[in-house]
Amino acid sequence: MTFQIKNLNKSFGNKKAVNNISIQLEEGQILGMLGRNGAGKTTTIRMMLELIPKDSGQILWKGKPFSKKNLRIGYLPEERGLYAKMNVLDQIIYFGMLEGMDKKEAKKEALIWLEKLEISYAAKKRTEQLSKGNQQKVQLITALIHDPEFIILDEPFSGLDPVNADMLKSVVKELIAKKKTIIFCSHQMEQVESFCSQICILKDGNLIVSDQLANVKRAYDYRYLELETATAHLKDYLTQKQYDFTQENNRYKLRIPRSEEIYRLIQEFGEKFELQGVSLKEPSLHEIFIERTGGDIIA
Ligand SMILES: Nc1ncnc2c1ncn2[C@@H]1O[C@H](COP(=O)(O)OP(=O)(O)OP(=O)(O)O)[C@@H](O)[C@H]1O
Repeated sequence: MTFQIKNLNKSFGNKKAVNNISIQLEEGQILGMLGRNGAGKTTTIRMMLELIPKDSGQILWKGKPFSKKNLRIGYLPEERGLYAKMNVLDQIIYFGMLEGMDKKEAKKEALIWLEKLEISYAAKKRTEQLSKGNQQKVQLITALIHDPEFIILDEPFSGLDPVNADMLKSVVKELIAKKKTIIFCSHQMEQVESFCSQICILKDGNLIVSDQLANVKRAYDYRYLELETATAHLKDYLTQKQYDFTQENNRYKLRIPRSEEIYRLIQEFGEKFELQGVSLKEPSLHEIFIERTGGDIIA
């Protein structure tokens, strides 16, 4: 494995923030790192970036310590860290130079990125004059300007409107196509699901899931059967038979144990009710996350 976290630990006083976690990732893969607030994601990232010392464990890249000395790392932090009074272009150049670029190269790349993210007009503005979403784009550019091999994106979509979110999605897709190795932290499950083939879930500092997304789905004990009908009786029938279901207008979503013979069920419903639509769905990452990390299922 190219990237390895081995038996990583961190406590703050009596609080075990990261408890003996091990994660592996191949070069060119994207890992979705999930967990409720306080699960230990940021602490793990901070240890990776050597911003805080680890208590014990190893973080390796190609067998060597994971460190800026051994590879180019790009980091988009959850809490933004830009200089409010500095103008946008100078700011990006400054961050590029901190990553070892010379000034001319940093300026050239900065202008390309500003154009690409449609904020060239803001190059000479003070950063504080930009909207929150546009400051987020500047922060993204500072994370990517030096063409990092390993990229950590912590809540990259927060504060972006739908148009800017789409722009960022295409940037992430480009990074994936360029075979960058990426850790993607987000509470937005649909995005994690659309980008990440591999996921890990942290809970109270423990790693409770770490696998290919497809395997995680297969290991989930339930599937979902969606039925669409204009017949009002279906609700009574499902209630009477104690099915676990939710209803939205004339659509019903049933949570069915994987062991259940699903085609027999479909036949049963089809014979009893006039169905306009039937579909069988694997659980979404959202459903798996809620079940694994605690909380009620929100269909
Ligand atoms: N510097 C610190 N001092 C004391 N406790 C800390 C410190 N940093 C983190 N913690 C605690 O460690 C635990 C893990 O926090 P962490 O920030 O890693 O969670 P997270 O998964 O990133 O959460 P979020 O999704 O809210 O960003 C929490 O209980 C937090 O309060």
